[in-house]
Amino acid sequence: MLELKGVHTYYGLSHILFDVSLTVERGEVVCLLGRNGAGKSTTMRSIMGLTPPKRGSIVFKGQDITTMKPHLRARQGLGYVPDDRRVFADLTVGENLEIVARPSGSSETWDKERVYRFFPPLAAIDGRQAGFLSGGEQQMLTIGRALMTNPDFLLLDEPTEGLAPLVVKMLADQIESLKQTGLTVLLAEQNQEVALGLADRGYIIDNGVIRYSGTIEDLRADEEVRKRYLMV
Ligand SMILES: Nc1ncnc2c1ncn2[C@@H]1O[C@H](COP(=O)(O)OP(=O)(O)OP(=O)(O)O)[C@@H](O)[C@H]1O
Repeated sequence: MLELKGVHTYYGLSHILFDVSLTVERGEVVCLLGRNGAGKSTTMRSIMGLTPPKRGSIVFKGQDITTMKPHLRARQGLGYVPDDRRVFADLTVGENLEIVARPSGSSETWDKERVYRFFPPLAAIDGRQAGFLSGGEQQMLTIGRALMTNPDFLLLDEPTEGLAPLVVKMLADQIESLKQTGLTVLLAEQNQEVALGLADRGYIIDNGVIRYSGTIEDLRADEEVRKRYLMV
């Protein structure tokens, strides 16, 4: 469903991603693991077109999207949850969701009510200004907002970072149930437990280079690799 081939990405003159290649099949949850600053967010931004690659190609559902504008990628079905959890602080929770709503006739589509059924804590704070939410509430809201665009592929950038263990568990359960609905997910994580618990396959990125690719079982068994690239 998604294929990156030989992607090189820069911030100005800084060369950040080196020859990154990865694939995600339809229906899979694939995790991208790596330490702080390894290049996870830059990979996500490259896929979404916010920091497009200088070299290499990105193909999504058979279409070359390497140079496509971000909003057009969203229209193709790519949903993006950035790691900064930026919500519209002056708008209410409900308004944050409504502002991205796209009309659609199907009962399968995400609307505000479905997001509230999916994340019940949000329903209780529909009228609250989003600038006053806890970290966990903000994360639910940013995921809910991405779902409102009815993606078939979700880029999730470190959704559990800095959240309390109970909230992390709840989010992991909800990501698992998104997988059950058939959504394909690329999950960037530093939290190995969460990523290994959810994903079918994984990649490890280090200093902008993909160092490892394999099944979750292989990754769990390979303590040497995890020590070398993931432990701080
Ligand atoms: N806007 C920017 N301009 C210049 N360099 C940047 C910029 N954003 C990130 N970098 C650098 O790019 C490298 C990769 O950062 P990136 O955010 O992709 O890592 P990450 O794996 O997502 O880590 P984190 O968990 O910290 O988000 C780092 O060395 C970082 O300092």
